[in-house]
Amino acid sequence: MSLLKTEHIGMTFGGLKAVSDFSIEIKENELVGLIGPNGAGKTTIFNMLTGVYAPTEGKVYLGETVVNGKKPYQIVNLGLGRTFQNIRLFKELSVIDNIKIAFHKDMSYSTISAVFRGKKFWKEEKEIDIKARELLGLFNMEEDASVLSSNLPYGKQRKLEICRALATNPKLLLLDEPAAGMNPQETKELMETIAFIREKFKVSILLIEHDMSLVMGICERIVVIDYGRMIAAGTPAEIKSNEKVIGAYLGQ
Ligand SMILES: Nc1ncnc2c1ncn2[C@@H]1O[C@H](COP(=O)(O)OP(=O)(O)OP(=O)(O)O)[C@@H](O)[C@H]1O
Repeated sequence: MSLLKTEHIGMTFGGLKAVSDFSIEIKENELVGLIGPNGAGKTTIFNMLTGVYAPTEGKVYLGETVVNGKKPYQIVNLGLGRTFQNIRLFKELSVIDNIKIAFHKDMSYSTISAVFRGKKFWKEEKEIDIKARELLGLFNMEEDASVLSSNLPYGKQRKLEICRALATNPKLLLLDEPAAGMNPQETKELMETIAFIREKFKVSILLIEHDMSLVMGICERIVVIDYGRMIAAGTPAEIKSNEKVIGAYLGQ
């Protein structure tokens, strides 16, 4: 069964058709790239999958559930995690608190227990702290736990964002331009991190990326869009030699 399926989804903003007739299926533990020139509609697709926009056409399924019209937090609870093109950490919070916030969706203590700091509150808070530190440890960031997230170097901020998305326990992770602004060394480390995440957490990953060395290097399947429409899908080797793709990137 597929984790994610879209059937002919489309998005119109006023008179502008940003995405048309987009259908894709992602299965368990797949790593898929979504590429296309600037303004092709990639982020709009992510926004439709994650509930930021309700598609104006078509259906989005997570497993067997149609998620059109659901709110982003409901979609997170159904197993879809996401990072953003421009980093969206809680900059005024420490690294560990950024992760703990994501774990809080699974908390069962009541508001009363939180206000009066009851036993259940402390027990669950302690458990979250342990889980958050374990997660940071997997990414070799345990020593950064108390650092203010805005003081982290850029590559680590991106890593922390991925870490926070993983804390929501996703089955499918959407990464929007994870290598944006990274130097070649950071990009290389990111590729290793993505491969590690897939192996360790058994998640599927759909990523938008302009860095072709990353996309071609780690994705097993690539989907290409141009002017809001899918123009090609296939393996990296097929995509590299596809004339429509070459034309779209060279503006022909
Ligand atoms: N909220 C919005 N209102 C109006 N138009 C929008 C909105 N969001 C996106 N668009 C338009 O939809 C089109 C697709 O934009 P989108 O951001 O999805 O492209 P993209 O492929 O992610 O681009 P990039 O690679 O530059 O990030 C563009 O023409 C953009 O201007």
